[in-house]
Amino acid sequence: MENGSELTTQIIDGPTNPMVTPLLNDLYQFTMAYAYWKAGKHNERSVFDLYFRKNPFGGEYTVFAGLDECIKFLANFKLSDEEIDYVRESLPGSEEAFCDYLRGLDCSDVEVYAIPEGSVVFPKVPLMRVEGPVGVVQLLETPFLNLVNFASLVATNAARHRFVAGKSKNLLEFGARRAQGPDGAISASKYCYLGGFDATSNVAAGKLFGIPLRGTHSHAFVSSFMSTDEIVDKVLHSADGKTTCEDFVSHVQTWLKKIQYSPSLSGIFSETNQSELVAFISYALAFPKTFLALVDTYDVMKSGIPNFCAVALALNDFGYKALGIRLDSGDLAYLSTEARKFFCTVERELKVPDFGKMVVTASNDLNEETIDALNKQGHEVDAFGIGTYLVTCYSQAALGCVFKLVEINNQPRIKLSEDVTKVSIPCKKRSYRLYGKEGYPLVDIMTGENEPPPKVGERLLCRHPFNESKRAYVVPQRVEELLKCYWRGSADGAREELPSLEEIRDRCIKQLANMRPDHMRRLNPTPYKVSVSAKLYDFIHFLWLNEAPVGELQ
Ligand SMILES: Nc1ncnc2c1ncn2[C@@H]1O[C@H](COP(=O)(O)OP(=O)(O)OP(=O)(O)O)[C@@H](O)[C@H]1O
Ligand SMILES: O=P(O)(O)OC[C@H]1O[C@H](OP(=O)(O)OP(=O)(O)O)[C@H](O)[C@@H]1O
Ligand SMILES: O=C(O)c1cccnc1
Ligand SMILES: [Mg+2]
Repeated sequence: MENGSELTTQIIDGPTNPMVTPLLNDLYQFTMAYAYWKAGKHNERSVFDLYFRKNPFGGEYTVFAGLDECIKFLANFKLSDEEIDYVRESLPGSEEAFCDYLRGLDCSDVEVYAIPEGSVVFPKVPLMRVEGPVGVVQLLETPFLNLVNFASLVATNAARHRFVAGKSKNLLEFGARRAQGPDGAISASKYCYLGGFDATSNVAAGKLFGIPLRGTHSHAFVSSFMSTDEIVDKVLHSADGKTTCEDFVSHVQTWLKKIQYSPSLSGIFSETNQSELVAFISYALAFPKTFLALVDTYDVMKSGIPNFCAVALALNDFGYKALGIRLDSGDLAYLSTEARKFFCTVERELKVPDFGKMVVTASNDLNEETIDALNKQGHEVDAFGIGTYLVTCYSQAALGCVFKLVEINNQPRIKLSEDVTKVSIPCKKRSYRLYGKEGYPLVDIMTGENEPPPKVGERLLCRHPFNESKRAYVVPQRVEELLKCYWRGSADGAREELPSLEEIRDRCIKQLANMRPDHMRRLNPTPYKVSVSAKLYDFIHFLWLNEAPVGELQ
């Protein structure tokens, strides 16, 4: 623990956000660190569990995220002289020698076992087990909780939006403008991708994490144009470079007339908004290969859609396939269906193959409920752009992960509470996921560290940690140990490599797909079972009785 010279062989980048330093902490972690040190306790070996108590959003599952940032933080944990001076000032009366202690502090004597990031996880089961000298591990509580709480909450929110939208839809995260500050935006983009989104509009997140970037344009672009005179360069070169259209504007206008007078479309619209048409043409000239238009600035069916089709058909003549439209207001079920009908009519009537397959993107205050409502009504949306409700986790503000001491100096510790759900599960533990005959996870079980692991095919009693009458025998068909070593400090031995965001996302998608459907449904989902071994059950209750004072009735 004196210095971290051994650590220099393990080079791990620091956390994404440079504000994540040992001072991103609650003052009480430093006051406790000082008091541990003063009591000569700071090097006592402690074990803390990081876990949450209730699944968010009224659901029965959570996606674990943020581990990679925790390990990056840990690997680079060091207080600078300036930071130490500030801590000293903040702890009036503290002794100078404490500063020497802080100066030598790193995580070379800390061990972290964790469930792999991107896993589906459940209440009470430790997501991370952090072991090390109590002085330093205490200083990890707040930063770890900060790094895991929002990450897991927003990843779960993303997974829930994916679940309701269905696998085939494109999900785009559009939240940067509405997120809770810069870190809220970057973290939301990262963890929504992890939770199963396809892309983000957040350019910084694209660059930092390699998340695919996607986007359309806004109403400002459409309403900024007023007349065709604004298009100075009307030339469009064909996709194969062999032909040139000298006046693309006229070409589009010819197509607009053709659509207007085509037998099946003639009644739908008359004059479209010409400034909108100019905006679409300008966008098409800028991006002929990926033309996409926001069609709801003036009137979707009477203007936006016909204008878009005219530009798309004109592009088609020169070998370009338009991508589609975005709808950002109105009844998205109705408008997407009408837009689809219009595209299919154009395909049929004007004999343009695949025109009916135009991508319809919808946005505007979307969330799980509105997507569910759209599904029930029937719609033709292919992609959802979701901002506010997704990134702010509008329907639940925090996950409520906690970090609790479960053992010190090999002595198990328990935190009691009037509220049984808040009683902590003592001991340094192992946890396992047991799979049933159909391949689904059946139950997670925690055991004491030295208990023999559950065996495939061997009947095992799984007990509810606090409710005596709730217990079940399980014969696992597969046993997966959940906690894996991600950090050993300078101790010898193998540890897990930090996977890429893409690998974490794959894990998340696969695990969600392998959950029994009744745990996943939105309405009244079945709780997944979380249990302890018979031995751990007995021990918890022994310790509970031991620590709880006996009342006296007067
Ligand atoms: N078919 C639908 N079923 C349920 N909800 C819908 C449907 N279509 C749209 N919504 C949702 O209804 C809300 C409509 O928002 P709002 O009342 O602000 O109207 P708007 O269409 O945005 O109007 P404006 O033209 O003023 O922008 C949005 O949250 C949107 O996602
Ligand atoms: O609706 P969200 O889920 O938050 O998604 C992002 C929103 O941001 C954009 O416009 P903005 O909301 O800034 O302007 P608008 O409401 O006038 O469309 C976009 O048009 C979406 O509506
Ligand atoms: O690209 C878009 O369409 C977009 C991006 C952010 C917010 N709203 C829309
Ligand atoms: Mg909006």
